[in-house]
Amino acid sequence: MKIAVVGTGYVGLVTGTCLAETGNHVICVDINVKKVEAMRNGELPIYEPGLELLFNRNIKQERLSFTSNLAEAIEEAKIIFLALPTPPGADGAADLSYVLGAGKDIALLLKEYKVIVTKSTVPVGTADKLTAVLKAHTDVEFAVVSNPEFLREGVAVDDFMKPDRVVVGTRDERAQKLMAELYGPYVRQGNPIIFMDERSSELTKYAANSFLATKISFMNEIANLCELVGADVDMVRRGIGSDERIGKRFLFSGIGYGGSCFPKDVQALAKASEEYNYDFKILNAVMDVNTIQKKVLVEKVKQYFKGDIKGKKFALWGLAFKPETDDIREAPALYIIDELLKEGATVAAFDPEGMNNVKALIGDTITYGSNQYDILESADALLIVTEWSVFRTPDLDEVERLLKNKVIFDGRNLYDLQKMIDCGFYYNSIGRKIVS
Ligand SMILES: NC(=O)c1ccc[n+]([C@@H]2O[C@H](COP(=O)([O-])OP(=O)(O)OC[C@H]3O[C@@H](n4cnc5c(N)ncnc54)[C@H](O)[C@@H]3O)[C@@H](O)[C@H]2O)c1
Ligand SMILES: O=c1ccn([C@@H]2O[C@H](COP(=O)(O)OP(=O)(O)O[C@H]3O[C@H](CO)[C@@H](O)[C@H](O)[C@H]3O)[C@@H](O)[C@H]2O)c(=O)[nH]1
Repeated sequence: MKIAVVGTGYVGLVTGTCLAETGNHVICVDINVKKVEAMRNGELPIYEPGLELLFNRNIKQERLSFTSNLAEAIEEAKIIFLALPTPPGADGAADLSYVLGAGKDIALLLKEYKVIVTKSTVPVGTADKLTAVLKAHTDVEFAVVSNPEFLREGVAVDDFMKPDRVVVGTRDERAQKLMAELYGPYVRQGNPIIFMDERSSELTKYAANSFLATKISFMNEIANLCELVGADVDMVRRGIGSDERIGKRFLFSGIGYGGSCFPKDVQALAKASEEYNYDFKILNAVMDVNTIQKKVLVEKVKQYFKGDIKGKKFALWGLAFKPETDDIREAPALYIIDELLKEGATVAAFDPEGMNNVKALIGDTITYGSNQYDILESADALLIVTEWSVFRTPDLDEVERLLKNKVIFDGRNLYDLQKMIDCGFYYNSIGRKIVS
């Protein structure tokens, strides 16, 4: 099938590449001309495990191409995916200007029936708004479909190729048939396409992200309580996670959720609820807990150094908001760096993929290592911020040799407490007892 994908961020690139992989012909369009030029030369603009191979293979086999010309991209496409940003506006509600603006541009170019699909995360009622914008600018028939994307960065290819489910919101029968044909190769028994109306589909996406964020904030509160009552959050997690009704996943306490989705989507759902005069109390608590949790590690540091960290040097392992990505959007590391610098401390950081993005954002306000060890030299403490696998099994003798003090603050609970006792480190993690 011929497909157009509008927007080549994470979602557009994964969608376009994975749809090409099953034999579709995909043209991706982006307004960023430089990015289009680079992609035409085989440069993948994001770090995502497994994507580069598929990206290059499909370009080579002429199933995947790039343009900055919308007319060229959609001319022969039966389905047009919108994978455009929906950032928070000044009031926290999702900014729909990219999606609705593209709707108008597409309407002006329509010559025959096409299916226009929102892959972007958009609030309830957006399909209706998009339909109205299109109708105002064309008499040609079309269908607007809501098809939220549930991929996680770092495992995005697997999530797209083998989804838990595909949600398709449309009451247009022609569009339902086309979407069923398109997603046929990706869905399996037990992992179905779930057809529903547009509004339910739009809400499903926000409900999924908000529920997961709620699980995380809940576990972060349990962790804080563990510290007060002398319990171990890892034990509690294992104890409750074995109950199938609760499930083992997304119960890891840490330094708050980040990334390009949870913070913005939880806020947008709370805001959208307000517009319907509904006070979504749980979501407000989830956000409050997350704001506090992002500061937990720095609070622990300040407490250890008796409130005075001016002139101290801190080494950070991890900058990306999670492992296996170079994405630093709403990364807890940025909040931690900001707090440490504000207190007059200096920061040296290492991240396997995220350093260039941080450099572009905050430049040389911190220093960057060429490996995880060189930043430890004469640092007053090590802070573990992102759980990259290279940080899981460090050479502790080397850590001890380089650090000024044998002090580790771990925001991701990577190490066994007994091991840290045996090695003689002061080790302060989340929701567990402090060892020294
Ligand atoms: N990043 C994720 O993991 C993820 C997962 C699921 C859903 N989502 C949702 O998908 C949407 C896109 O997210 P993203 O992270 O891929 O965005 P992004 O910001 O990384 O990329 C958006 C791209 O769209 C391009 N663009 C902007 N206006 C354009 C226009 N008029 N025409 C063509 N291209 C245009 C930009 O140049 C950019 O390349 C958001 O609504 C997001 O909430 C994101
Ligand atoms: O037990 C956990 C799991 C995650 N996190 C944090 O939660 C954030 C988000 O993690 P994750 O969900 O793995 O990353 P994303 O790539 O942002 O994916 C989420 O956001 C996407 C965009 O909407 C959705 O498509 C995905 O389904 C949804 O998982 C990160 O800061 C993680 O560190 C925790 O603190 N504890």
